[in-house]
Amino acid sequence: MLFVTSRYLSPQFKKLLSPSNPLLKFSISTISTTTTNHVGPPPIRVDITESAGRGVFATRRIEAAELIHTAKPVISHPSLSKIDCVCYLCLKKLKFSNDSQTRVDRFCSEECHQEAKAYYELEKKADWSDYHKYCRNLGLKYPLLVKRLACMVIAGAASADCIHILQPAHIIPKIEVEYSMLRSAIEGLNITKENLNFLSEQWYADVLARVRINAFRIEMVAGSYDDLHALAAASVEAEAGVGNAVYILPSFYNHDCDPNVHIIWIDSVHARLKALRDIEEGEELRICYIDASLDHNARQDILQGGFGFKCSCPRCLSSD
Ligand SMILES: C[S@@+](CC[C@H](N)C(=O)[O-])C[C@H]1O[C@@H](n2cnc3c(N)ncnc32)[C@H](O)[C@@H]1O
Repeated sequence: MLFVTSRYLSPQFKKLLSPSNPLLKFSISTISTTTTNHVGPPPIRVDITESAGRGVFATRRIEAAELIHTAKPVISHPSLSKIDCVCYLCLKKLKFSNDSQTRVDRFCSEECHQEAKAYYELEKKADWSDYHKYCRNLGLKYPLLVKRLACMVIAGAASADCIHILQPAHIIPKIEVEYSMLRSAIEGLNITKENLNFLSEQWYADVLARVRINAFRIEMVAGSYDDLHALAAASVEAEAGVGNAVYILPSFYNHDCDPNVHIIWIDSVHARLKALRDIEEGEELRICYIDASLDHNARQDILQGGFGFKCSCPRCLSSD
């Protein structure tokens, strides 16, 4: 397993993405990479683009179907409808059998259990019924990720500012009601005042603003997909979303309606970023945030309404 280090980044990002940067203390260690037929660091750097803020660029030629890197999320949470059937941490489908060796409570494995134990125990003790009901009634998924991060911070498993490096949404909806529900659920746990200092309404708004722009809806595909045809078929057959997750490095990929990179989840929340075609050294790597089969106006509406930007990719500029 290899790690992204400041060696592969442009000077302005060396400091920002340095492992010594407290913002990345938790998350940088969760970014790993493995490549097919290539040994070495991930062939990418984060740099400034001409019109879309930061972006990810190829540091060498990348071949079609190459696994560029993998990534572990900073935060993950199952959909409320899947909460009892997928792993609390990695969102893998739980096997309901008598085999207690592989399923520890709401985990798929002892490994996931150990990794999330501290904040799982804390989250389990609180009464989330009002908060979940509120999210369910309004169809909200992002507050669940904020709730999970709050529990991680209290349990010492993440720093309160661990996703502050990500771009925030400009507009966020009213949060007073959900914030006060979260606070009262957590206050029922008898946490010391000192440990709750971070949990202000401003913190809630700041985290939610980043989650809104950067969370991925996790759709699993089963099996192993090594070629492009199988990959495309896998995407079409993907099960409905099992949850949502926030990553650091994948969040620096900009959108393109004709992308050169694809993000997939085979059987867990661990993401794989694969090249959809040959990519030249220096070329920007882009993924598609939406359904690329929509027409020009529908794509623009969704990107403007959901992500707050007017897409400037070559396909949109040619009005396709
Ligand atoms: C997930 S972030 C991608 C990384 C971001 N550029 C940054 O600096 O952190 C999504 C944001 O990037 C910008 N962006 C992504 N794709 C774009 C595109 N095709 N055209 C214009 N802006 C884009 C928008 O501001 C969007 O809200």
